[in-house]
Amino acid sequence: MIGRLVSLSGVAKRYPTGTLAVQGIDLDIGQGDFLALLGPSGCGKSTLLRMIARLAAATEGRIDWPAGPPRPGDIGFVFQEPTLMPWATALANVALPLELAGLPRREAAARAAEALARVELAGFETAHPRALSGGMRMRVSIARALVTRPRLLLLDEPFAALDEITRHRLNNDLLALWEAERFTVVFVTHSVFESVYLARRILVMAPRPGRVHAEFAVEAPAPRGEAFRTSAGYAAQCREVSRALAAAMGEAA
Ligand SMILES: Nc1ncnc2c1ncn2[C@@H]1O[C@H](COP(=O)(O)OP(=O)(O)OP(=O)(O)O)[C@@H](O)[C@H]1O
Repeated sequence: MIGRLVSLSGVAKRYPTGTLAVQGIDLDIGQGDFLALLGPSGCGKSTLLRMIARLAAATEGRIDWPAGPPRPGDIGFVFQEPTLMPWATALANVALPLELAGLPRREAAARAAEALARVELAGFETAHPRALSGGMRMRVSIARALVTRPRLLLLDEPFAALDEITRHRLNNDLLALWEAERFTVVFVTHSVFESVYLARRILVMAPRPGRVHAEFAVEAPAPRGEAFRTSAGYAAQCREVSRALAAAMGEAA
């Protein structure tokens, strides 16, 4: 592995309700890695992501940043809902993290316009969220997460609510961005197909308490595209990961 960006050791999270959401998580996330967290509902994927994002604290264990602690703007987060301000333009939505960080308005606007261009939304700067499709709103949300040039991009089932064609398109665009810029990605999904298509590493999680059940490396030539999605190798890796997921859920494979 290249240098480690984030390192988790013995991480557990128990909520005040008594629920043990995850337990015994040991995980090194390499710089420039693309990691998928795959698992059934309730296995602690979001909890783990929120702890990595420092939005929630672990109740046991440690989460370290061996290459240096995150600075403001070093962690980008994309939620399942785009969570945009409905009254503000696409540009203003994307500029918000920079303005909150104290950047002058004009510079924030210029960098927001550049971020919108990176997600293929040049020309939509003055559009309001209601005038955009679901896929475009998600692109705005990704631009907002990337505008601070984070070292780590965390995505929590970002495309689950989108139709399949839009989802495939956004998968390809995310891969192209990652291949060009090599930030580190942790991507939460329920979809075996999506995890194998996108990730270099897949962690299959099991529930009650949430834990890592199996890990896979996905070997595929870059750049990935439709040829990979329709290849025998892709189908074989999906089958293998599906079996592990079924086992993690306590079902016969
Ligand atoms: N704020 C909270 N307070 C109490 N329990 C919680 C809280 N958030 C999550 N949990 C519980 O912790 C466990 C793990 O939840 P989490 O949302 O991390 O799982 P998940 O794998 O992301 O699920 P999903 O795929 O449905 O989003 C579940 O049993 C859930 O009910």
